[in-house]
Amino acid sequence: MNNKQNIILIGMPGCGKSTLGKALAKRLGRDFYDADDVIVEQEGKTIPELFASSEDCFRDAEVRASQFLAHKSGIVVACGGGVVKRSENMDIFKKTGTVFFLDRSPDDIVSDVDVSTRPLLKDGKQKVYDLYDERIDLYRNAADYCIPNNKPMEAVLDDFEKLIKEID
Ligand SMILES: Nc1ncnc2c1ncn2[C@@H]1O[C@H](COP(=O)(O)OP(=O)(O)O)[C@@H](O)[C@H]1O
Ligand SMILES: O=C(O)C1=C[C@@H](OP(=O)(O)O)[C@@H](O)[C@H](O)C1
Ligand SMILES: [Mg+2]
Repeated sequence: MNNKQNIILIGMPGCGKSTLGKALAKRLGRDFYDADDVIVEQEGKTIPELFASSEDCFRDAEVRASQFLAHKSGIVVACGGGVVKRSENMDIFKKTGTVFFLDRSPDDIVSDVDVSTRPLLKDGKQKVYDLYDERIDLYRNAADYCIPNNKPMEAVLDDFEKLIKEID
């Protein structure tokens, strides 16, 4: 894969985008950005504060962060889980990046994610299953490639790195 092309990770909250994205960037010697951190920095507000205004307010900020990130080159980006809810985000990222769907089962997600600290999951574990059903088609349709996250992280990173090296 062209090393200027950005690597964009999408998937459910708790699927491992931030953790695996950071580790992948390290392996590839690329810069890593967590889109949620960029939003907090650009807006000067926390994610719960933005959601407290409205989800739309957070989603507007997410579009601004997507635009900022897509102007960079050769980076790895962990998106927020809901980035696919606005199709313009995917159009923005695809101009300079390849989109990878990190597919982790809702059962694995609920087994180790602290739902109380994530605004959208604050109502409990059932929300993970509801979101998965709501979004699975959006993730599959937005993705250029799917990476199953169903084994130890180092093994998933090996698969990811191999795929990156294989594709043009
Ligand atoms: N393959 C895996 N094996 C074990 N734990 C994992 C795996 N993938 C993700 N996790 C864990 O799941 C949690 C959520 O990951 P995180 O990177 O915060 O997800 P996201 O950014 O997609 O919301 C973290 O504690 C992470 O270590
Ligand atoms: O799924 C979502 O709509 C969201 C996921 C979060 O990111 P993670 O996927 O990193 O948890 C964060 O962007 C925000 O709370 C909204
Ligand atoms: Mg994250």
